[in-house]
Amino acid sequence: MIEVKEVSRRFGSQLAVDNVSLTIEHGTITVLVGTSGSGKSTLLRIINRLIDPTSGTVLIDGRDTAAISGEELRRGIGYAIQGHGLFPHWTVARNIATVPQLLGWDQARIARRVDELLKLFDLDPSLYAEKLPHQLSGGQQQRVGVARALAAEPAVLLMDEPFGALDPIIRAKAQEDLLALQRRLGITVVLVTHDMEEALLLGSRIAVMDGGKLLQYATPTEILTHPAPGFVERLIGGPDRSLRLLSLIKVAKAMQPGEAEGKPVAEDASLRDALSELLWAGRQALPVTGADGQPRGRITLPAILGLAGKDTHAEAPA
Ligand SMILES: Nc1ncnc2c1ncn2[C@@H]1O[C@H](COP(=O)(O)OP(=O)(O)OP(=O)(O)O)[C@@H](O)[C@H]1O
Repeated sequence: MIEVKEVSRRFGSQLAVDNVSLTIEHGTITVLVGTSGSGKSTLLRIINRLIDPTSGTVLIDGRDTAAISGEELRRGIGYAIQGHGLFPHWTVARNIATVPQLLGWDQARIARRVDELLKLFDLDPSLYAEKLPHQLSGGQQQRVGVARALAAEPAVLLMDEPFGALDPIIRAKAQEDLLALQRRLGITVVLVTHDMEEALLLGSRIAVMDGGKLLQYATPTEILTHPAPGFVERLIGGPDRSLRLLSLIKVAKAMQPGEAEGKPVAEDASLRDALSELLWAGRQALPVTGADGQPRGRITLPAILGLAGKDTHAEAPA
């Protein structure tokens, strides 16, 4: 658990982070979102003490980070940044091995870990381990950046606009991969983005910042259905609000017993995707199948519409 308590950071006369308190539960993805200059990156860097707070404290699993040397702290916390930050003249393998080398792991253990991470990120070690970063695509470099951040098996991974430099298709894949990776490893992720869509997709909880202040800290559903008045309301108040809400809810939640004609939708697809399929097919209902491809029930337009409004949605979606 990470506890940020009344943290402020001043740069000259400017208050970049203004009395922020929030608690980040273990094994969740917390997204810090806000416009440029809102203090997200500063707050993120205060967690691994790349920046010291002017006042306030950060506790990680009950330990005050001020009592730990910055270097020791950063060896235990993964950090991935936009544009990956790889060393250009080091091979992929050496880049990934950076922190384990610093920690003095023996060479055989490092080699095993590099191999394991390359495979985890879908990069065949025999093809990629000895390549230089510029010989990889942007998406591959980004994956190596995250692999490097995870090399020493940190319990916490900080990510600053990690997908900012990727084109939309690769970006969507990288976001999916992060969700799968986080579930698989059970790590705590804190991610900075200026993209509310990304925050809604990835966040277990979202911290909305503006002018250094934390305006709202809540689940994606709460942010969409009960935004804090003012900035947050304006940020998510576009015409696609109901579609964003539907994208957070799985088909399984609105499924009904029974059959329907047409191309099936998966029960773990979002209601937004199901709505799109229904509109495209010009139908009132479509069949739903499980991960095993077997029929589970059906999804209907009225059932989806019943969950698309702010007042029809009292509890957090599955
Ligand atoms: N080292 C520094 N020296 C002086 N001012 C700084 C420094 N770092 C950040 N700031 C200022 O603090 C404010 C918050 O910056 P920060 O980088 O945390 O914002 P951000 O929300 O991450 O923005 P962006 O999305 O543009 O990176 C900005 O106004 C910035 O100019």
